Amino acid sequence: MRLIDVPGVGAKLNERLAAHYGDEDSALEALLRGDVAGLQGMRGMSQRQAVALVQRARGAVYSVKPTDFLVTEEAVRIYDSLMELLTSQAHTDRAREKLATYFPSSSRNMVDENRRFAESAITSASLLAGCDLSVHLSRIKPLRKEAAARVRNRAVAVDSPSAIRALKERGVDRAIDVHLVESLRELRDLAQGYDRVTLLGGSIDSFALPEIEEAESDEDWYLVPERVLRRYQENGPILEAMVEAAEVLAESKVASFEGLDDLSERLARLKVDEDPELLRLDRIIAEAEGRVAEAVGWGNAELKKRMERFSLTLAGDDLLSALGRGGDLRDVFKSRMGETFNEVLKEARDMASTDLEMKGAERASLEEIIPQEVRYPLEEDREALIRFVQEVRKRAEAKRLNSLRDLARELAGRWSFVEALHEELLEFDVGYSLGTFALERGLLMPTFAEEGCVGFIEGRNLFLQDPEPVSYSVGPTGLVEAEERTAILSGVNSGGKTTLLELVAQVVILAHMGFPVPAAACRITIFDSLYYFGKSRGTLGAGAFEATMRKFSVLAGGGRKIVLADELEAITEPGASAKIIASLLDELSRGGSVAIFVSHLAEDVARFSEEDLRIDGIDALGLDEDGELIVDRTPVYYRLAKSTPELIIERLARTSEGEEREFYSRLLSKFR
Ligand SMILES: Nc1ncnc2c1ncn2[C@@H]1O[C@H](COP(=O)(O)OP(=O)(O)OP(=O)(O)O)[C@@H](O)[C@H]1O
Repeated sequence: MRLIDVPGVGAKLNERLAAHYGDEDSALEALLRGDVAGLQGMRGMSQRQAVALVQRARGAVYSVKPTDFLVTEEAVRIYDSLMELLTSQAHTDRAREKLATYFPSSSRNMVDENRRFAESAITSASLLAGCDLSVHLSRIKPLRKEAAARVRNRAVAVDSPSAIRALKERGVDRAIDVHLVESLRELRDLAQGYDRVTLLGGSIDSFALPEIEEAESDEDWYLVPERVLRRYQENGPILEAMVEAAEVLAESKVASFEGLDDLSERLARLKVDEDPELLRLDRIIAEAEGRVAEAVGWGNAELKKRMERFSLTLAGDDLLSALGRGGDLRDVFKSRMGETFNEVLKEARDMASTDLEMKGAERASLEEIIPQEVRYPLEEDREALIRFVQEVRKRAEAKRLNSLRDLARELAGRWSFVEALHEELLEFDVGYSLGTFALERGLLMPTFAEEGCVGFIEGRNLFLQDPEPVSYSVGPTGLVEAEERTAILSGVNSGGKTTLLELVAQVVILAHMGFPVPAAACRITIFDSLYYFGKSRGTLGAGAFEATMRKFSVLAGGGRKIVLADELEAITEPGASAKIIASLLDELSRGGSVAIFVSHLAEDVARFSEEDLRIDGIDALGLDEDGELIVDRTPVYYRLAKSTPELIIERLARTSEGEEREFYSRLLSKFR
């Protein structure tokens, strides 16, 4: 098959698709793989169009059209509602988009292929039952592309135009300033504008410039490690969810991922700010000024306290040397109080350094910041403090850059693994979402029969919250003895006839998609098409009647059909309706199709019918204590069930009083 063979792909779309995917073969492969997300990347391609295109391509492989099987609008409506239900429970956009590309068909091969997918999905989901995989998968969003943020305090200098071109081609200049420098002077000028400049190329000797570092590598992880890491940081929550999901899969032995441990360990290290040494340096930078001021304040208070208790006895010698030429009484005081100052200064420095967890050389710097002088009040040396903080900041930055580079070097080559893992997990969720849906709703794979039939035990209408299970069968399913292929379903009002008919449609549609059905057991034939005719409201005028009859004419064609019709009698007056229904059923029966018609005219229809027609009924068993109908929603075979208006009248009689009650009672006696 070629791309152009996909129905709806004309020369123009063929060309656009080939351009989008590189060539025609890749485009066709993408369609068959169900790449709805990729298709939406094309201008003017909506999700709906993308899904339809994928469906047409898939169908073409099996020579079916996606619109072939569901003939009537109401059949399509039931399919749409089923898909909404299924996709609303998918964990990821990928699963939502891809599940939407499945459609019912009459192709046994297509059904079988889908069944293999669904069966393995259910197996995986049951192996994973009880894990919180769904929570992790729900957090896996599309990976975000590199953000625009750039590094501003560093720059890269290169010594040749060709090197700068190469860096620009790689997009390095989008993440950091890149400059061309041709002399030591230019390099020195450049260094003034940045905290650090990395020099690439060996033609300039930067030895004399401490702010310049010669590049050890020209790769991104070295020049701008932030660029490598940002991808990981930006996608942090997604990557975490991916690792957690992959770990659950690996633990349950559903899948294994080589290199996963490595990735998760490195992702943990992405939080570089949690490096204790860096945290310590950052705290010194942020708090040094305050802590030093506190220590000095404490020192002054302490000195004051001690001085108040201090008394000084001067010896005659001291007095003589103070009063002598060049003598100074302050020196005498200094020497006598030196020890007290020493003690207080030491304690003040210890206080600051302990608070800030300072080490070796940092402690030594405090001697400059809180100088060893006998002077009151004590004062810190502001310049020394600023120098110290700058020096610590430089150290912190160098350390941060080194650890960024270490990590970036390790992660640089891992992005393709991340992308592959992301893709694998999203693809896994397509089946997993289907599998969990099937398990949660107790769905089961139907078995296939050759002769036209559909039947199930304990079927549950998926559109109801808490449905009562219902069993029903038409045709030779082997589930019950009644094997007629056409049946009229009669029964009490609100007995559940429409709900059952809709359930049959759900079973037929899901089975023809190769998906499991809501029943405890199910046997069905592969039909060519499904017709669903909903209940029409009120008697139709001549024009509308004509249009409706035209709709039924589609039933005349060949092929094995399954036809579900709800109270067709409303289309015209009862006598004529019964004749029309009878002949439609006869027509279908002769053509080997299967039909279930809900009707209150069962007796008349049977009278006009020439074929083997069965009448089944949903019976009302009476009224409960609250006057509500008690109904057995599973039809009884070969039973004409009346609509039992007498039960409604009985309820009215029970719930009314006085004259009204007497009126209902008189009416009721006519039925007894
Ligand atoms: N199997 C079921 N489990 C739970 N509720 C059901 C079931 N079948 C029908 N019901 C509920 O009973 C009500 C009547 O159902 P439904 O419309 O299918 O009856 P009906 O026989 O088609 O009625 P009518 O003859 O008036 O058209 C609905 O509210 C429906 O949700």
